[in-house]
Amino acid sequence: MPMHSDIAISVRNLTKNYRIFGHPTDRIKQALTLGRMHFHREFTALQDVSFDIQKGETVGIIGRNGSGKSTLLQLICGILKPSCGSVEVNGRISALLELGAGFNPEFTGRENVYFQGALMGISKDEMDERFDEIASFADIGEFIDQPVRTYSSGMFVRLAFAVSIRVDPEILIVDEALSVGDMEFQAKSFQAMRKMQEDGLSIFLVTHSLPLVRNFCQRAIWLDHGKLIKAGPASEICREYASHTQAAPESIRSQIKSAAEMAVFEPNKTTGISIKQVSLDKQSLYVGDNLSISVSLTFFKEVNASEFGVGIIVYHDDGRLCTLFNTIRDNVIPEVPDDCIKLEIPKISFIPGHYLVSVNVCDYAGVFSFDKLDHCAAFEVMEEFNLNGIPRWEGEIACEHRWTK
Ligand SMILES: Nc1ncnc2c1ncn2[C@@H]1O[C@H](COP(=O)(O)OP(=O)(O)OP(=O)(O)O)[C@@H](O)[C@H]1O
Repeated sequence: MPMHSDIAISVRNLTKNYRIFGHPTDRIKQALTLGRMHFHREFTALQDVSFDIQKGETVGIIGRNGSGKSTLLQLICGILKPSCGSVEVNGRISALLELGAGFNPEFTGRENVYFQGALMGISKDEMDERFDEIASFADIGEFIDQPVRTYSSGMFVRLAFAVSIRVDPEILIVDEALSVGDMEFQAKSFQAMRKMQEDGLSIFLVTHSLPLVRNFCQRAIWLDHGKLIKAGPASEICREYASHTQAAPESIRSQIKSAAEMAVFEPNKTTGISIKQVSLDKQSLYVGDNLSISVSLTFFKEVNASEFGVGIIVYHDDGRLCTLFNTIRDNVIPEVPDDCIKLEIPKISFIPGHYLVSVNVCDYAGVFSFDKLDHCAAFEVMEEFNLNGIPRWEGEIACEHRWTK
């Protein structure tokens, strides 16, 4: 049946098996017996996966390591052949896959730019017109005339992304690769992708960043052990995925002690903003007490206050999200260059228990992290008992209340 014209990518019953040889010589042995004897076992990296991506849709693929995300992208791009099933693509694909795909390492950056253009059917004259813009977006200086094999992974991604968005794609496919770039480049790339989204392109991306999927994608596909677990609205799938993959209670509990002892952190200079210190005014309190959490930041570059936000995430000791606070969600602009910001929570209404605090300094869209410290502080809301020894609080929250006649 021909593909509907509204559909950009149609995947049907897609399966990919890899042959795993226990020893390198097993491959040769098998070849010598002309395949009559088998020295391999089959490994199914993708199993019976079906979905459609509409034109103009942005879809994120999530799943733990080894769940088959990259395999799926490579099948869609035609780099791998399916063992079973089919992929149909309706539109010109430009793909930024994991390092190595697309570029010839012996060619210079400049030569690779023209080579990619030619592969996409763009003439040399047209690429001449686009070249300066591509080079300036990549911003890798004189390396543009060096062979690509001499590039750092960051330089490689900068150039590969700059090209992939300037070769008139109708479908943009981005593997985890972008996370290799620095924060500034990630933000720039994200803005470029937003523009492409507005222009009606289909975007298909693999990422481990749930905020990126939640804030940027309309739909998400969750893979696990090569199977499609669920596809649907991005926020829904992210919520289910997060609750499924949350840390095991014991591992969380074991972090409480170390979190209480930890206070000052190694600076993370690469992204420009680093969390220096997280401190709580008390580690133990009762329902109804006030709590304040201070976060000190170090700036390694000049940052505009509207470009970042500070998030404080509170978890129960079994790993469940309790609540979160974020300057961006609250429309608060942190004062720069003041390096300290304080969150005050009056009359705490958390039920008794142990809590862990994570801190995240993110970009204005809440997508990328300049710095994130998971479970870096802890506190306890202590139990209270009535005159008969019955615990006062139970359930989800301990809200302020009054009994009247
Ligand atoms: N060429 C190959 N030969 C054998 N097994 C492979 C090959 N490529 C991938 N695999 C296996 O297939 C499974 C899926 O790999 P894939 O790279 O698609 O996962 P992924 O979800 O992208 O993982 P990650 O998040 O770590 O990048 C993994 O178990 C991997 O070891």
